[in-house]
Amino acid sequence: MSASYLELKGIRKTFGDTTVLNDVDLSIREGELITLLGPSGCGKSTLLRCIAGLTELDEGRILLGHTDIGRLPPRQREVGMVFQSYALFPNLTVYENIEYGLKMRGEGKAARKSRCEELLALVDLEEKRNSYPQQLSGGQQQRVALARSLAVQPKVLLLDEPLSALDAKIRKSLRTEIRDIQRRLKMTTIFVTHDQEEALTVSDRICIMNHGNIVQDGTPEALYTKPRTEFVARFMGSYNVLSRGEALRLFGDEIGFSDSYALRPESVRLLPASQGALAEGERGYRTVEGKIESISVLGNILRYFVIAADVRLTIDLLNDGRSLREDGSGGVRLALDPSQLLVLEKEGA
Ligand SMILES: Nc1ncnc2c1ncn2[C@@H]1O[C@H](COP(=O)(O)OP(=O)(O)OP(=O)(O)O)[C@@H](O)[C@H]1O
Repeated sequence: MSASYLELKGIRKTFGDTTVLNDVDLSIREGELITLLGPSGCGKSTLLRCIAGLTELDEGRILLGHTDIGRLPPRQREVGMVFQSYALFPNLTVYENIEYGLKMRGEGKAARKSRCEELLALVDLEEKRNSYPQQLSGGQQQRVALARSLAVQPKVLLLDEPLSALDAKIRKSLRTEIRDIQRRLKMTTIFVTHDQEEALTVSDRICIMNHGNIVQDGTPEALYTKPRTEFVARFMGSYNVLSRGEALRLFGDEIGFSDSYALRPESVRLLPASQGALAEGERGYRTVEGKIESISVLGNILRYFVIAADVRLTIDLLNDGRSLREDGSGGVRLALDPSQLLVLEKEGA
């Protein structure tokens, strides 16, 4: 594993009386794509703006390679940024928008041309080179913004909710495209989003932020399977968060001593209410009677909302045509595997 390339140390920022970044530390390896994921107002954009030099730090250091860039003017930081609003120059063509930064830097015409051609090909917009931004779709405009920020060969790319203004279908294809480009260029990248599915799809590593702090970071797999706190479990999607009393009612008294537990929606099995003994290999499971309240079809997933032992649970099953359907009575049995019950720490512990 390579040493960290971009390192944030003790970053603090307050606006008036409000602490927006509270002692943030973060190390990013060269070529890594990390996402900052968190609710609105938790400080994601402010952190990016501090790295780009658009917002001044109160305290802390930002090391890029071995250089502290934390107090340099934005232009000298070698950091590229793409915003949610495409922020293109409306009176310049696609080509001229991409060329802009190179011109500012005083690059010669031939060098500008070859770099622009390379980038137009990279974002697949060669045929739109002479169009103006208002003649492009949102997705195309964001690809121009990406090419423009890459033109000057930044060492770090910062993407601030780059897909938020786009509709769902374009979002999905463009996030894959951005990830492919980032991998191809081995570009160290920080991607801000409040969409957990987006974060799970594009990241090498996800940092969950809350109230100006990174509360947990890890690979998408690790964060999804091992949320440390209730906040992270809730943020990672449809996790069931159980109080101690609820966990006791479902799993019995061998659950340890935490106040809070989590159960993944896909870790519960549903059986017909009439089914008697569990099959071989299912020993160790506990069964509890429940009632289906409703079912949502999420494409290849069936999401059941079930009440069992006075606990409301979300349960996901693969929609493979063999899943349990409602028989009219709503009665069902839940097979619960105690090894799937996760212990959560107290917030801030
Ligand atoms: N220039 C500013 N002056 C005063 N307060 C600000 C300024 N910029 C941000 N804030 C405040 O700092 C907090 C964090 O804002 P920030 O934009 O970093 O959050 P965010 O996590 O990116 O949220 P969102 O997902 O809504 O963009 C908010 O409470 C915001 O109102």
